[in-house]
Amino acid sequence: MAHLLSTSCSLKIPSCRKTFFQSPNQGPNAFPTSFTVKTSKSPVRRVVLTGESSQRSHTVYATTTPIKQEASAQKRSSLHQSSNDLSKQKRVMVIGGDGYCGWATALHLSNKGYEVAIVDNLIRRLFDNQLGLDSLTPITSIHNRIRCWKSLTGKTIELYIGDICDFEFLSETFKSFEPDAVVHFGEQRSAPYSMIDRSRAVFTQHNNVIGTLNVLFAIKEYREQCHLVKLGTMGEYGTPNIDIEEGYLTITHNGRTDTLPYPKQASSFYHLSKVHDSNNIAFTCKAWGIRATDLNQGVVYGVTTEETAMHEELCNRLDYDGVFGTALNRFCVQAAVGHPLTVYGKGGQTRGYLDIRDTVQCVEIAIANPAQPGEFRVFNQFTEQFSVNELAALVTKAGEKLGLDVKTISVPNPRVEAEEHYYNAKHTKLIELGLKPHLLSDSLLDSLLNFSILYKDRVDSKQIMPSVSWRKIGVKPKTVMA
Ligand SMILES: O=c1ccn([C@@H]2O[C@H](COP(=O)(O)OP(=O)(O)O[C@H]3O[C@H](CS(=O)(=O)O)[C@@H](O)[C@H](O)[C@H]3O)[C@@H](O)[C@H]2O)c(=O)[nH]1
Repeated sequence: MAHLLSTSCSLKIPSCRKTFFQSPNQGPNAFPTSFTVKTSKSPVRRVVLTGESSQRSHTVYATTTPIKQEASAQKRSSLHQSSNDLSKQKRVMVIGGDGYCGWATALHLSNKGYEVAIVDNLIRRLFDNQLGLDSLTPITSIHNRIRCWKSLTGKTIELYIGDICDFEFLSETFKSFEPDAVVHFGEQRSAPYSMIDRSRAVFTQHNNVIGTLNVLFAIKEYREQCHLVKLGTMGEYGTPNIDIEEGYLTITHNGRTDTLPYPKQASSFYHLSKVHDSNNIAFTCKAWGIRATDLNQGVVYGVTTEETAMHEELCNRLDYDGVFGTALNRFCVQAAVGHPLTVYGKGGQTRGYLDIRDTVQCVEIAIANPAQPGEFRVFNQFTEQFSVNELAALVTKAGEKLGLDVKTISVPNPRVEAEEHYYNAKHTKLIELGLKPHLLSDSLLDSLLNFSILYKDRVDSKQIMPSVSWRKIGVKPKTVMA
């Protein structure tokens, strides 16, 4: 989005509440076999795909469909009784299951034998449409994705299209699906997006904080034992000049000792929204006995998982633009198209990173080892630390091996952040529970670069340079010039 401008044509923040979104490649009449049921409460569409696309049947559920629910409840209880395999007992709702981490996770859990439902309002696709961005990789609609998964594996992923900020919608999904665990990826996850203008800052915090609050209320009301696995961020901690612990810090002050939440110093309205979430979750664990795991995830890289590699229609998105693209993914795409690597400022910014194959593994580990009732558990979810300069050097070396001429430029930092700092974050809890990390290797860089080369004709170079300034954010709505 190199051309975000303040001009007369204002881009409105999605007023998506209670809206069912169409996927971009489907017209307004493109849900020929699905229906929206209005009950005395909100409309809920539950789409169950049951076979090859030509034979699919779409079943519509709402609170007033007890017969189907009874049948699925029976199926569930027999599963509970007949299997010692923990995964078979778990019904997992993946909120944000159409996004980068959510889609890969939904497939992985389905592959591992969990009963999966995706809840998503498809707003990530709308952001792209509004800002004129696109994934490097072509992605098909969520309906096609799920249909393809079903035809390849025989496994059903249920789909609920709607907005979790609409509590009635969320209630109906809870009552219909009855999750044992909720994985919550359904937030606006870009720091630059949250810093475009006032309306995006407000949208980000409202969407993220209220969405999570609604999930907490839904668990309390309908599924008290349900385990919340919430995607937090390493960015909640900022870059303190001491070691970062996993969620809590034991402090001795004036002769007294206590273990307290680790201090939070987030540096964007997005990262701050996660801090607010953490506080709300911690409080409800204490007050209501909710069981929750906050996965403070680092920066994710990569695109392929075992499951997304099974068919081109399962392909994940890969963002390279200045708003949603993250450091290592961006650098690989930049190298592939001959754009200099965009190191912001001095490049000493150090963060925790992980392969998307480890994201899906970590979530599964958290679900299989649930927090206790009332426990607010925090895991730092990353596998290695790198500075931006180190990443640029690694991509340069890997690119040269493929015959690419990779250059790096120092871009004036659009963010307000420390560019040289101490960074040492603990990340042992997931390893103790069995995480086997995929560390950043030459072969991963090689495959990410080759992926980028494969799709390089889809790259819009105008989207590469950063255009959102932490200092210049104002109240005037920013718009995009065509
Ligand atoms: O072209 C670029 C892009 C980024 N950076 C720098 O790389 C670092 C990481 O930036 P990023 O854009 O890769 O990641 P960030 O904005 O922090 O956010 C991403 O990573 C977070 C984890 S963490 O960074 O907070 O640990 C997640 O929460 C977010 O959802 C995800 O979008 C920053 O210091 C940034 O200034 C560059 O130097 N050049």
